[in-house]
Amino acid sequence: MIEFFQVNKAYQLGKKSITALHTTDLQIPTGQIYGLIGHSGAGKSTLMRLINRLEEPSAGRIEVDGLDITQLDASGLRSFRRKVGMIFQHFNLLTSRSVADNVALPLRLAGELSKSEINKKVSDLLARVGLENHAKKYPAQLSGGEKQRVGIARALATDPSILLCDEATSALDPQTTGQVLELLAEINRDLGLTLVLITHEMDVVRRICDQVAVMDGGVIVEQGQVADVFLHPQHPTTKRFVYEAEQVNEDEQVQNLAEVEGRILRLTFQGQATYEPLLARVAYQTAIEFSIISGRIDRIQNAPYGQLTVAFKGEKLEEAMQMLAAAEVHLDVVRYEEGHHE
Ligand SMILES: Nc1ncnc2c1ncn2[C@@H]1O[C@H](COP(=O)(O)OP(=O)(O)OP(=O)(O)O)[C@@H](O)[C@H]1O
Repeated sequence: MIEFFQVNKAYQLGKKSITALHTTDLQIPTGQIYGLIGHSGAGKSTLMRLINRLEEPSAGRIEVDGLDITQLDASGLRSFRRKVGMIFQHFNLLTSRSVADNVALPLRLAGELSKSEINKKVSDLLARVGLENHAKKYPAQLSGGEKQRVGIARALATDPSILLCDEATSALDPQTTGQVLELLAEINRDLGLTLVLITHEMDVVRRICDQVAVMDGGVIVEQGQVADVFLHPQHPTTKRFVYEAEQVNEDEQVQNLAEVEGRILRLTFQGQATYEPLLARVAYQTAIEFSIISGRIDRIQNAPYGQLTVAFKGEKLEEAMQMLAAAEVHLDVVRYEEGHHE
């Protein structure tokens, strides 16, 4: 478990102090894929770099599995850092070294294994990331996705329990992004590593994260299970990220809705409810009329969900809503019908 207790980070720029992370409490459970999303300057990198003490907190305490890392001396910090791997947007590979040498480097620095043990470990790591045939190549001879695989193999070399991923897929095309995310999810599953992942794309969060923290202006403005945050965003920043991912134009939608009569609801179906003809059944039993304004079916990690924006008209609106809620459909009223009284 990674825990922040009242952690604050300000940078000193001459006489000016810039607070990059306002006082924050945070818990990242072991084995989770935890996403940090926010616009540029929101404080994501600062928060992440506090986890391996690339940045020192200005105040507060950070514990990893109960160890107070803010109190470590130089040698304690060195051995702690071996337990925290990191991968970067631009891969940060040594261009003059072969793929195998790049992966071997942290092992050589650690100085714990013999040459043949290092060779064996490097070939196992390259096999894990699907690069067994690229050991002798140089970074310049690799595609972006392959370079990031080398970065991942190198980060795994010291058997870390935490992997920090700083915009790891931002420089990659969509297909390669998908493959690298797959690999990260597989590593999380197989090795039980905790992954902390910075991104500015909600789609990356939706695909592999268990939990997400949305950051804005050095503050975590919303935090929770990805399905909850993604399907029911509360904070305006979160809503913007979600709408961006779904390519919803909010202004356009509000204008379109002005033309529609009745009560407008957003229905979210998850699990079993995704597959059942609930809407038709409810409409039949309550004699409400419905029209579908927009809809989408997708997956969060591997679980399907559906979201429909519908207009309901009829006498038994409340009853229809109760029936849907009883079938575990989540309902948000986007707009009440004209003349509605609470
Ligand atoms: N070393 C530094 N010295 C001074 N200010 C810094 C330093 N590093 C970051 N900052 C400032 O702290 C704030 C948060 O920066 P940070 O890099 O953590 O944000 P971010 O969300 O990771 O942004 P990006 O997505 O652009 O990397 C910004 O205002 C930034 O200018």
